[in-house]
Amino acid sequence: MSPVVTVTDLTKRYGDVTALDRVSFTLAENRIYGLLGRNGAGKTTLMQLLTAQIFATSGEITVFGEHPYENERVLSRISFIKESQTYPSNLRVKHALRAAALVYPNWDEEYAQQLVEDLRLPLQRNVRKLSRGMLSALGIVIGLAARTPLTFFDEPYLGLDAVARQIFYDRLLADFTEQPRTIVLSTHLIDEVSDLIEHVLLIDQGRLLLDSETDALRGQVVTASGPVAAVDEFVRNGTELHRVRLGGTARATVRGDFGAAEHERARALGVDLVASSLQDIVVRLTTSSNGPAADAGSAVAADKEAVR
Ligand SMILES: Nc1ncnc2c1ncn2[C@@H]1O[C@H](COP(=O)(O)OP(=O)(O)OP(=O)(O)O)[C@@H](O)[C@H]1O
Repeated sequence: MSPVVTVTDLTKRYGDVTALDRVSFTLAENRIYGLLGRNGAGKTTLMQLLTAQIFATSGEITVFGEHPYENERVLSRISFIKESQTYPSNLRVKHALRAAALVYPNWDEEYAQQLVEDLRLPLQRNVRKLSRGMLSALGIVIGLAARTPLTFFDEPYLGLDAVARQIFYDRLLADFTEQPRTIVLSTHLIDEVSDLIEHVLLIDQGRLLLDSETDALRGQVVTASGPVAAVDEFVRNGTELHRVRLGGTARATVRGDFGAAEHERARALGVDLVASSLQDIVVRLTTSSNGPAADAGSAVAADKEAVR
């Protein structure tokens, strides 16, 4: 099946800032992607490029097999829900929803009304008078009910309370199961979405550090704890990303291929192994001197290898 998005050697510079640096990847049909990375990593820039809102400095983008720029066929199949969305003044919530219904061919009005109720959005209220969380809720209603084949959510829940965020995750997953499509979710709340995202794209300083199935990634990074000498011996077969020492014991975060044999080796050495959470993996890879963008090419290649 041909990819929904193909990005090849994509670079975006703003003056002397390289926001994206020769990024290449594909997005498959009907999957949920997590676009992760620290502040300023290049996530929003990437989504703006894919939705044809800005121009690339160099590189190629195809979306649904075509260039997205000024291409109505492509753009009508994309929605981009961003944290900084602005609306015209004097627009009420119901008007914003009516406008969305006109723009998106697959708009589901009944579903939108259900979401409005779940998220307690006041239909009559002027959008400018919504609280920060309510504004995010409006974006979420539009992003879900639009049912576009390709949907970008760029940190869609600024100000949303924990209950509303859970409603978003639950509805997203339930709706995705019934009406599969490609969803790209950019977020800093990694632990909250780790069960939702099937594939991780991790960007750091404009470079793609990881392009991996979430499940494959989980087995690749572990925390190894035990006597210092035993941990030293264990980490030889991997790449150490981080270490904490407490007297004679050490706790190391290690990246490698941790199959049954490595677990057996750890047991024999007296080392405890715990799979790292997705959030830990992202934190370690984007702060470690062994997991920086300098090694991005080989990291991505290794991850692709791991999921085959
Ligand atoms: N219009 C612009 N002009 C100049 N620099 C820009 C512009 N837009 C983005 N940048 C820079 O490009 C880099 C990437 O920014 P981007 O907004 O894509 O990051 P991000 O990963 O979305 O960050 P965050 O998680 O904080 O939203 C940053 O260094 C940012 O300052």
